[in-house]
Amino acid sequence: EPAIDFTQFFGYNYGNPQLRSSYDYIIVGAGPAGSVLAKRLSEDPEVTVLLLEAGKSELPLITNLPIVAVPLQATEYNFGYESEVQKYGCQGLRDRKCNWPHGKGIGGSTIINSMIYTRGGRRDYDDWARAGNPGWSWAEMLPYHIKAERANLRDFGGNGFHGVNGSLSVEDCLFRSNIAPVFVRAAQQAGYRYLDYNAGELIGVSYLQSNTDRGARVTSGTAYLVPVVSRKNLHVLTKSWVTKVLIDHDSKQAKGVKFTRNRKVFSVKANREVILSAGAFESAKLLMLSGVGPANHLTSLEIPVIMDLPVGELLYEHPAVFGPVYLLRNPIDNYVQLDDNLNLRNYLEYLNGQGVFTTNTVESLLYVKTPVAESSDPGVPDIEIMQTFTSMDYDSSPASKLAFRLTNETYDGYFRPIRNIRSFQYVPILLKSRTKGKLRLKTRNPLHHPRFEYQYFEDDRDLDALAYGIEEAIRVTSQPAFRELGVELYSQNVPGCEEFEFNTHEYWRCHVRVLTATVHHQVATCKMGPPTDPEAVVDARLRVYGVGRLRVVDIGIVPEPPAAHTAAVAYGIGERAADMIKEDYRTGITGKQIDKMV
Ligand SMILES: Cc1cc2nc3c(=O)[nH]c(=O)nc-3n(C[C@H](O)[C@H](O)[C@H](O)COP(=O)(O)OP(=O)(O)OC[C@H]3O[C@@H](n4cnc5c(N)ncnc54)[C@H](O)[C@@H]3O)c2cc1C
Repeated sequence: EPAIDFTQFFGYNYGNPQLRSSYDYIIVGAGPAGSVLAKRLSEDPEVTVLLLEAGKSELPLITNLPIVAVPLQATEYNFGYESEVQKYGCQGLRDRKCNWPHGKGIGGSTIINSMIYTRGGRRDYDDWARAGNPGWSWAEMLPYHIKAERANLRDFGGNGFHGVNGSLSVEDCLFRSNIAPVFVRAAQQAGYRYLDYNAGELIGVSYLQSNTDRGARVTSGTAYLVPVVSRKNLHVLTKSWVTKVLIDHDSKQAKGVKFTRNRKVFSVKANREVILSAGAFESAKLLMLSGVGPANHLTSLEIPVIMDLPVGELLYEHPAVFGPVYLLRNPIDNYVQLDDNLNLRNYLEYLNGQGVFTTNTVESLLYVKTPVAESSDPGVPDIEIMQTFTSMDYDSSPASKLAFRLTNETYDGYFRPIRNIRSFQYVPILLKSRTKGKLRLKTRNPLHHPRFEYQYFEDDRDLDALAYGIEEAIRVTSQPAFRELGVELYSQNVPGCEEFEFNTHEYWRCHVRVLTATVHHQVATCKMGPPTDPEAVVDARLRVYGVGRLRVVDIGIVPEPPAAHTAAVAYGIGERAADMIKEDYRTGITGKQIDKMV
């Protein structure tokens, strides 16, 4: 803990309420899903809501600046998780591990994320519904995405798929280098449609839609909580770490939670429900610490079992790769070195909602389908190619190196030689990873990190898919549009892949293993599914099976990897769940226990 808490002076003020002994709803975690719930459930002034958040509030002077997204990972706004030692991926990274950052503070991961706004395709949601989760189809979820949104989009704002009255600002990223329009044109020359990837169909290309407001980062706190802090029936408590859900052993009903704040322990009762919105890792961890999880695992840690459920038995991630990298020998702008761009002029531009400080470096997205895609549906992409306006050599400070765990050997051998050359890179992301992992408790101490049993590329087809993604990025960049700009594929072998001939499929497979990137979209640790699904932890109304008055409402309920960056999905889940929770109370089924049939 730093000696001075700057958020006391410069942070958003969410109030300092006097804790009551009970509230109607207790929500754990102020990420996107939890923030939406807090706002929606407290709309009725008769209903009392407590939102408990382990981290601090945002520091707008810093956290609002999109360009510092990566350095923010080095702050206490990040839980700082890391993967286990990897056998197949992350080979050019420190200790052969990938970092798994996760936001801690009001806003959850939206304090430190890249602000990319993608909802996923219609088929993602239709698959959830088809798997036995009524209420989650695209047609049923679209109104909630629209409800959440306050969009300001030049080309797509009026297409019927965007909202203008919601809390969450969505806008065209205000910064575009000269590379972005060329990439979008080249992708069209390569056969892709220019489309709105937030309108159901994905295969195609488009510019970045981002959760910024006139160029400043929007967190779930600034979007959803700041406007309602004066509500008397909503108490928001920061620096409050929930250590256990209190569940009555006999009735199997959640009664409240225990949490620590300023080194004191508190218990607070929930009159109606406890809702876990602590994210894909921490909700699963809290359930297990409270006796809800795989019986043999809990027993091995001497945690009394209240309900045997497959919590943490499933964990998906979206693996990615840094590269290919392109060089621009002719000057097109002055974005060669970040150091040269850190100046007052750019800051003043940012205050005006313009310029390089308003970007997280991603400019456009292309959704493609590779030959190894699992789905036979031509509308389901398995790769998203992010086009960024720089490559990793842009930032010569330690920030990017640390955030991505690049070893000196990797950085010096691959990125350092092009430090003074204008370059840009692609980051292909595998959307439909076949590799599955697990999340376990390391110990019974609630403050300890969980253990991740996840090996990138355990399923070899995941490597192939990313190599195809790279090859598709190269095909797009060889189109006439790029020729006008004069770009050149950076043809240095990454250290560790010297034995392969550059630009062959085998070389790119090796490149993926060495320069593995990861985009922090972990899902399915508290999988949603019907009572007959052996992997399900919550039902389609997000009630924890076998335990009354307890729900999980966050990204961890998503049953399979979505074709989306996951923040928009989490906001949508929050909006959908808020209506379900209100409905269940109206119809008198709150607290009803749902049993599994397997
Ligand atoms: C570095 C990074 C970049 C990303 N980039 C993007 C992007 O560009 N676009 C995108 O769509 N998605 C992105 N994501 C993913 C996206 O931000 C998350 O999927 C999303 O925030 C998940 O929302 P959530 O509601 O599940 O909860 P989270 O955002 O995980 O928030 C959970 C909250 O609960 C709190 N909490 C946890 N445990 C406890 C406890 N025991 N007691 C009290 N509070 C607790 C945490 O402090 C946190 O504030 C990124 C994520 C990261 C980490």
